[in-house]
Amino acid sequence: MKIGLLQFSVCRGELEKNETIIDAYMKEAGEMAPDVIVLPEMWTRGYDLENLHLHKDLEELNGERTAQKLKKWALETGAYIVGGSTALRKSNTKGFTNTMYVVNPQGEKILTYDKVHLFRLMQEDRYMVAGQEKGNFYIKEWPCGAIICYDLRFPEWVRQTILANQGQMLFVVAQWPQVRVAHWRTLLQARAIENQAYVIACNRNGADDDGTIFAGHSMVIDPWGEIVAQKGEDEGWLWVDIDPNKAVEVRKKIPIFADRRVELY
Ligand SMILES: O=C(O)CCC(=O)C(=O)O
Repeated sequence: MKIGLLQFSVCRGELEKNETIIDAYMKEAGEMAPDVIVLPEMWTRGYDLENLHLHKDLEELNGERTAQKLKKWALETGAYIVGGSTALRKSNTKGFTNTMYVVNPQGEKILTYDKVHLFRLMQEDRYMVAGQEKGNFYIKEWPCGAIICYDLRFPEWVRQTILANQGQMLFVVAQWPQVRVAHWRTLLQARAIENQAYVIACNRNGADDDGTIFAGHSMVIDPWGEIVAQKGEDEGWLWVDIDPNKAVEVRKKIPIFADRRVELY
């Protein structure tokens, strides 16, 4: 399975500029015949949270514009798109959610996942409401899970996500800062080892208007915990070819799911 992770410097508040950047990268991606493409967290307007309420464009607010863009990119590339995330307001929620859509190669939405753990350090809890549901879906016949950035620090949540469909791939989309890049790498490897799943993690790079530098270092880790591909701090694609069945092999070798003592915890 060929996977492309797009690492780029999201421009705060500049939806059209971010869409144009991705449009250009998608043209390159089409030539790679990808199976899956992954975008970073909040790629639409970055962490422009204090201005969310100013946007009057209903299409954008209810996520329709993002869904249409993802559909266009899916049709152009023939790939599943794990669509990073965007801030949106659904008619049945009180405030904005940090929401990931996954679309299939036909551009149909196969997952809507709202970030469950809001990151206080960036005041997400002040501007957004938290999700309640796990992020499970399938890519072809392979079971997958998805989480967003800070969710990575909650192993209980990731375990529940993996248990829900015996997920063999966990997608993580993020805006993870450079100052905690060691946590990023360590937590990603830990989640891969303890869940015996591929971890496919796409982070943004570059600096935000408030001076925060983001880590980049998008990476793919196999179910044994080995980093099989890793980007540095530069912008662009990270391409990797994986066999999701490796998760099944590792689970046979050390059967942690069969050996869990659920009666004790
Ligand atoms: O947990 C962290 O260190 C970073 C989390 C974060 O930046 C986020 O959830 O947006």
